[in-house]
Amino acid sequence: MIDGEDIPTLIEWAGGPVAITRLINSFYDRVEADELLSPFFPGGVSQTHREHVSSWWIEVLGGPARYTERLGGYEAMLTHHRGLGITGEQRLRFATTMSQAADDADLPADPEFRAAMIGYLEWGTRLAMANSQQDAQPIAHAPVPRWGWGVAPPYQP
Ligand code: HEM
Repeated sequence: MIDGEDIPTLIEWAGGPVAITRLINSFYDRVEADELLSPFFPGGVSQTHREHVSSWWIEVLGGPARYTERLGGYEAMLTHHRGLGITGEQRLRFATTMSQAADDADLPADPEFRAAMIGYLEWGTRLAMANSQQDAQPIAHAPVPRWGWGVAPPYQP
């Protein structure tokens, strides 16, 4: 729960870390078969990559800060995106593929949860795209974001 309030965190609502791991695996299974995204991962998406990105998402959605504490935090994530030259078309495919993967992985389909998740996805993919350009001058240091429900937490009469 979020401190002092009767509102679950996004990770609690999603079904915990195991649900996010399922989401990320479903996502990268699709990425491996995608003509716009698979070239980023020659030879397939490794187990290590899947685990690292799962840790990132678990932290962002309100779970343990494993990516910050053990995997290099924001700075490591930034390094991995530098120079990738992500195009607008690839960004959009990444975002829509993640939305499809949320269905594959049976994540909660209520409008509030999906809006919060897609909000983070839209923010994160736009930053990743900007930071991946050759002339990018990204913010060098920042915390791993902690995302919330935004304007529409679950409706609890
Ligand atoms: C919400 C958006 C995104 C998040 C949360 C995210 C997260 C991450 C993280 C945490 C890593 C580092 C993994 C590690 O520590 O080993 C990573 C690497 C990577 N990301 Fe993203 N990413 C996002 C968007 C994108 C997009 C839009 C693309 C391409 C279309 C992309 C392509 C990659 C690639 C190719 C790597 C691996 C680079 C390498 O190993 O050298 N990411 N991502």
